[in-house]
Amino acid sequence: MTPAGLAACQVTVSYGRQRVLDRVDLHVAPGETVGLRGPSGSGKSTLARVLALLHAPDAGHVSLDGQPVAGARHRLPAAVRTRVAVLFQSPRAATDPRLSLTDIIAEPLRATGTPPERARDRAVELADMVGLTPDLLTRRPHAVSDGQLQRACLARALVHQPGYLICDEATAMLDASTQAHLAGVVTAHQRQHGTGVLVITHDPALMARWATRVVDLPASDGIRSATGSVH
Ligand SMILES: Nc1ncnc2c1ncn2[C@@H]1O[C@H](COP(=O)(O)OP(=O)(O)OP(=O)(O)O)[C@@H](O)[C@H]1O
Repeated sequence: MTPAGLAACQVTVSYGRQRVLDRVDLHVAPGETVGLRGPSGSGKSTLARVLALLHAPDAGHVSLDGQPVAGARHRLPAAVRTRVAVLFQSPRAATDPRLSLTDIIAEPLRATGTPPERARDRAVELADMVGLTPDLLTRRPHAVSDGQLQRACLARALVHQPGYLICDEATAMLDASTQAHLAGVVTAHQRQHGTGVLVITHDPALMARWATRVVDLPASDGIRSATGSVH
């Protein structure tokens, strides 16, 4: 039986002839913070995308709350896709430059049919929680700093109170105080909602502070077919 939590079960992913993940197992229990580390190119971001239901694996599957998930995000019911949120390294690549910060934060609510006024109110509430001042909320991405935009992306990631949050090098380009603040927001959310968190980082200090358990992803050497399970 698959345990509760978010799990990769024997996940295999190839890009063309390059096998990046080979029968990888990884489990994040509700409320725990798992660190994922490995050399550059070992497939951490690929595994993050698989667990975030953005990329369907070639073999194996993702299990969510004890149930296997079939298919990738856009084909899944909202109740399933909103259980897992992801925060990437580059907020600029992850946001629409035409939208205000309020609209960026409210985007997932609008996508699931929340009335605009309620979505806006909730966006303002979350903006406050991540430390964005009201004057920033009408600005578009070009008029805010990377740190401010990443705060908006974190607010957006938490908007549906996800059961699981994946942070893929999410604080890598931020200064130490912004990094600590965002980690604090995630930890508070986690305490309140029992969120399971997967942290991917090359920063050993951040890993030591944040993760309660660390999983190593072995180097992928392209077209090999060695066992890639991690425990
Ligand atoms: N969309 C794609 N198409 C083809 N190859 C890809 C794609 N995405 C990733 N790769 C390749 O897959 C391998 C693993 O990439 P991935 O980004 O998952 O590794 P990573 O461990 O997160 O690396 P890093 O620590 O440098 O961010 C790399 O060799 C990369 O070039």
